[in-house]
Amino acid sequence: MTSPIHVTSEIGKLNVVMLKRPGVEVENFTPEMMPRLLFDDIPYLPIAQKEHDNFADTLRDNEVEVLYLEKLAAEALDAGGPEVKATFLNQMLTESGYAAGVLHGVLKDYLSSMSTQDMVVKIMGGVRKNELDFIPRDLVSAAEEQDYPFFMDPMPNLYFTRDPAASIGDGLSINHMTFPARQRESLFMETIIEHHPRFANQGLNVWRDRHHTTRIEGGDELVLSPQVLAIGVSERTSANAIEDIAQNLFTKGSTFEKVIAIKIPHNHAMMHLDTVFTMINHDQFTVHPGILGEGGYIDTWTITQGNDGELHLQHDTDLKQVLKNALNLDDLDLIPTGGGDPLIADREQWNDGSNTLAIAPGVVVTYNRNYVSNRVLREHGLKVLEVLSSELSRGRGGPRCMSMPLVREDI
Ligand SMILES: NC(=O)NCCC[C@H](N)C(=O)O
Repeated sequence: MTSPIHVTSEIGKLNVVMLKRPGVEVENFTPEMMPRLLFDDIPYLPIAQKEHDNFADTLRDNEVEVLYLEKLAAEALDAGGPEVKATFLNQMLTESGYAAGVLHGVLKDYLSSMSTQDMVVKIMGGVRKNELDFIPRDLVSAAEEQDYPFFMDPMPNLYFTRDPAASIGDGLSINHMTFPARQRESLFMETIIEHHPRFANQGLNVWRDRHHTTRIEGGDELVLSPQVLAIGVSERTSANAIEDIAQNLFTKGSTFEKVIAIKIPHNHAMMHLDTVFTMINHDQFTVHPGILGEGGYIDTWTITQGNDGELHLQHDTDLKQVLKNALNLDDLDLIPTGGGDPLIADREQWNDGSNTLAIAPGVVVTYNRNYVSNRVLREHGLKVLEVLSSELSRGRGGPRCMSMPLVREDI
């Protein structure tokens, strides 16, 4: 039987993927909360859902099995039984700021009274104060949070299933994410891996779990080949987390021998490596020109296992050469977002013009709004499947961000 997670490249034919259909969480907040929740606007939910269904249909039309996070999470909790559900709820409440106390009990009673699926959807969507017939009398609630509408914040970024966990070989990393707005998300993935019948007890390797203080997110983790990973040193992924996962991959029986750490600007528009760089064919990549300095300069460190058990680092500044060496290629095609025009590149990168999802070598799913980048991809011989993007793009992520590949064919 094939492993329920098997990803040895960014481009092998995609067989199984996990998505999250946007739900009430993407509109259940105020403009004031947007920066903290990592959104630039509030999507119009019915259209966002239509667009997401269009994305899922495009994948299904190309023989991809689509699984949904919200469904897997509920199935995992039901399969685990009442104790697992209670432990999950305690952990979720603890991570939402209610480790103990009256509100812990009130919220636990409220959420436990629902069916498992409704409970999962409610936790994802957020719990507003006016839903409960309860007025907290503690000082924090009275003096500091009186006007705040939520007991539990919504998790609007869940439709970016790429980030809380990342499939790597026959295993995954379950990530400790950078900002509080996203940190609870990976608890769903941990629960699925531990208790869902499709994933539990299948010998999956958790190369790095979520119980860390150093930060890593799936948008920075790219599987270039069965031996080579690229990981962004970014706003969201720290160098020490990269060293940690590299050490685990090298010593715990993975096929990976090289991790290329690529340093990208630390800002909101380019929060992950996959917002500026993706692999789309054996020898083709998208790259946002904004990450390259004069003469194409960019800092990379190729990490390997040294003889002394320490990690060995090779510093370079020529991305093309580094990739050619690591992937044993004579040449490769770095395709600039927006065709390289600085204004168009910045505009289309902002709406995830570099964030392509390869579903087979040379076949990519992209947002339709990035029409210049899409035309350039076609000019370079790619097959481009465009999906609707007006509302989904308001969350600052594209097709790669919105998908967690679980199984790809080897290439
Ligand atoms: N892999 C990705 O680049 N994901 C996009 C995440 C966007 C989300 N609003 C965030 O800031 O985390």
